[in-house]
Amino acid sequence: MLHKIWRYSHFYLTVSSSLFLLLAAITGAILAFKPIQNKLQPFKVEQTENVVLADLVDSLKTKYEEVLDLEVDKNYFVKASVFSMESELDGQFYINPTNGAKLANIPKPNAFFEFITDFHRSLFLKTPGRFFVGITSFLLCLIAITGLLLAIKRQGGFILFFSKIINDKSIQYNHVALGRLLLIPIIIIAFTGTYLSMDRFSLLPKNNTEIVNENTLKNQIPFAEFPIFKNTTLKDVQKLEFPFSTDAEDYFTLTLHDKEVQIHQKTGAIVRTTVFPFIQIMSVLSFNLHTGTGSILWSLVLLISSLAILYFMYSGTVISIQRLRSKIKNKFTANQANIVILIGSENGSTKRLAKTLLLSLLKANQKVFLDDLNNYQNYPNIEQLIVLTATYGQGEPPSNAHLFLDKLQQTQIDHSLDCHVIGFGSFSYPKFCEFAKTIFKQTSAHQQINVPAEAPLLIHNQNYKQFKNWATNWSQSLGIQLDLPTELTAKKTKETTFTVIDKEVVKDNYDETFTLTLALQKRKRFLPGDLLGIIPPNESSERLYSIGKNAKGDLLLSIKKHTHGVCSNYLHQLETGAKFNGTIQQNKEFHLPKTNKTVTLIANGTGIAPFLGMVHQPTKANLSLYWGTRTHTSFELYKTSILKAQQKGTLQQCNIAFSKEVTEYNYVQNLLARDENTIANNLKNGGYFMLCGSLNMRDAVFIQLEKICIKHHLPSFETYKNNGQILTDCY
Ligand SMILES: Cc1cc2nc3c(=O)[nH]c(=O)nc-3n(C[C@H](O)[C@H](O)[C@H](O)COP(=O)(O)O)c2cc1C
Repeated sequence: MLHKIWRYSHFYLTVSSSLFLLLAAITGAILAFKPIQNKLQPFKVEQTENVVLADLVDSLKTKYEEVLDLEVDKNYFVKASVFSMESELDGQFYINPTNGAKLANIPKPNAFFEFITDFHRSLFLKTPGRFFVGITSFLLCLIAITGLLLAIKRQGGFILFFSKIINDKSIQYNHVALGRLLLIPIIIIAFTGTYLSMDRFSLLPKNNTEIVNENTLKNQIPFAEFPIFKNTTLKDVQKLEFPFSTDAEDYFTLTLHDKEVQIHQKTGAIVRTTVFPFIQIMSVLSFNLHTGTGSILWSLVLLISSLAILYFMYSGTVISIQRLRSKIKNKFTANQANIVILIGSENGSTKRLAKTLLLSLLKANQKVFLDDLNNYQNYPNIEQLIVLTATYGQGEPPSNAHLFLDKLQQTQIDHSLDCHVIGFGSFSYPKFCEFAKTIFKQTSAHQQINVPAEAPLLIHNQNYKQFKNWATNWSQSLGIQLDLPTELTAKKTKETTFTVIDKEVVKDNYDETFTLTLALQKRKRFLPGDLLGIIPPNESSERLYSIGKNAKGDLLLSIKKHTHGVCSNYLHQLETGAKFNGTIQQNKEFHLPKTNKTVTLIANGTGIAPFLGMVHQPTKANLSLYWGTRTHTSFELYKTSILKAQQKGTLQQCNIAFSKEVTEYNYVQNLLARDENTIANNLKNGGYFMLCGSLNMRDAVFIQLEKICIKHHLPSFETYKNNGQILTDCY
């Protein structure tokens, strides 16, 4: 509940302040350059801050006819206002504090920065503008605090707040990771901005403390001998005003950072001290922190933070749009529905899949109802319950699903129903799809609920292909004709025309496998590991193939002909010169890592396709290939490419397991076991493992790698999955 309040507050606060925040962040970023420009004066003075005030007063008095005041700015540049008969030495100018000599005239304020400062402070709207800016600063404080609370919740608690954020390549990752990094500077910007506005509107109580001193010093002494001047260095001085006349009642006024002192001009005695309240000292500090005055380093932090605020506004908008897009619209009520789909989703991607299923079922004239797991209730006409849920935190439910398990126990079910649980998660997390597993366990134990005997389907990275396969099988088992869309990407990738320039076919006792070398009509960049989407004629569903590249850089597909496979048969009948349309889809998560460590490529069957390209890519990595196939004959198709890569030296090692050759029958996982020492070293030294091929092969390889970790006393295999060393594209 609290989580929802923070989320809505975070959202509405940002929306309500967005325009001012945008302007403030842009102008703030520009103004961050002001301290840098200020520091770049055309003169250089060293160790100014340690000059004793008495020495400077002495030099000024001897050098100029009359001195009005001296001021020390935030960069310890010293300005003096003097009278002199020489026009060059009259007026206010920068001086060398070590000898009082004129250094430079005071440059005119930079008109551009003055203009931007004015806009940043008041949007040119004078007092009302300052008020809006003040409110915006305050809202930014609240946005930062609610953001912090959300990030704590996302990480699974305060203690885990500082633990590694898993990079799932989502915009949320950038939002949270950058937010955690820049939270403190942003809070400082927001707090100091608010403080300065309150100060400007005199909302802060200021009570000076005045101390009137007994005049203990009686003898007249030269200025340079005044104890207070001798004991003060320029680092503490803001301003020293000299007496206007020689009248004893006319004092020196010395402004320090924390107090103002009046000094008798004959005796040097302190006549009156006015101590500034803490609130006024804070105002100076707020000004310096908010503007970066005096520190180039801090002004750079302010620049980065202002740019980050702009990025947060962008990423926050994208995240909100993703969530809003996933709002549910039902046609049938909970009471009417025969099929109920319940979802556990935090960021909307599971909801999006559920909505796709809902629409297809509605199209197939099914009475279906979609809702959050939290709203679980008694459904009088239910026959099929479909649970689609993500997992968060440390294996916990998403926020729209945490009530489900309790409600399941408390709700009476009056007739039996079938239930299918599908988990969505990521291998990056130690507790992969844990919440889906928990639901599966609890529903299996329920008397009225029938669950399939096999383990629930657990899907990594929202793999649509797997989900679609499941939905197709499930609907077919119920006699429902389901027409699910071919792909779910929001952006429609443009179609490209491909021409077959070479075709090779190999047939053994088991399979017919073939490769197609393709030329693209338009030049389009692609990398091995990207996907080629093809919709066969008279079909609506798209098939995705992993893209490889041959040694010449042409696009290469490796396909197994399935007896009833519509797409594989369509591609199989294409001869050299034939053309077809398809889309190239980036698959960044399965590109060859840019590394100088080892990369172990593991595949079975046609899963070798992306690796056929990778072994020819220029790389500093040390590549070795493990490939599982049935017979020597099937190797013929890839032999030339692999041998060429070995000759070039881009592929260091090639290990092949033939599963149907009688004498040497083997599987890839056994080859890994054979090379366990190398594999263990590669894991330990941060090497990557890329897997492409069947899910069965992936599971067997995972088990083998897990065994190697245990045997070689390495951290658990999960650790390597979590830190991104294991990349998969399996189906
Ligand atoms: C902060 C955070 C924690 C996560 N924790 C887990 C986890 O423990 N186990 C898991 O399998 N996936 C975990 N995931 C991955 C999500 O479950 C996965 O990305 C899912 O597809 C998100 O679905 P949704 O967009 O519908 O919320 C986590 C993701 C995030 C951002």
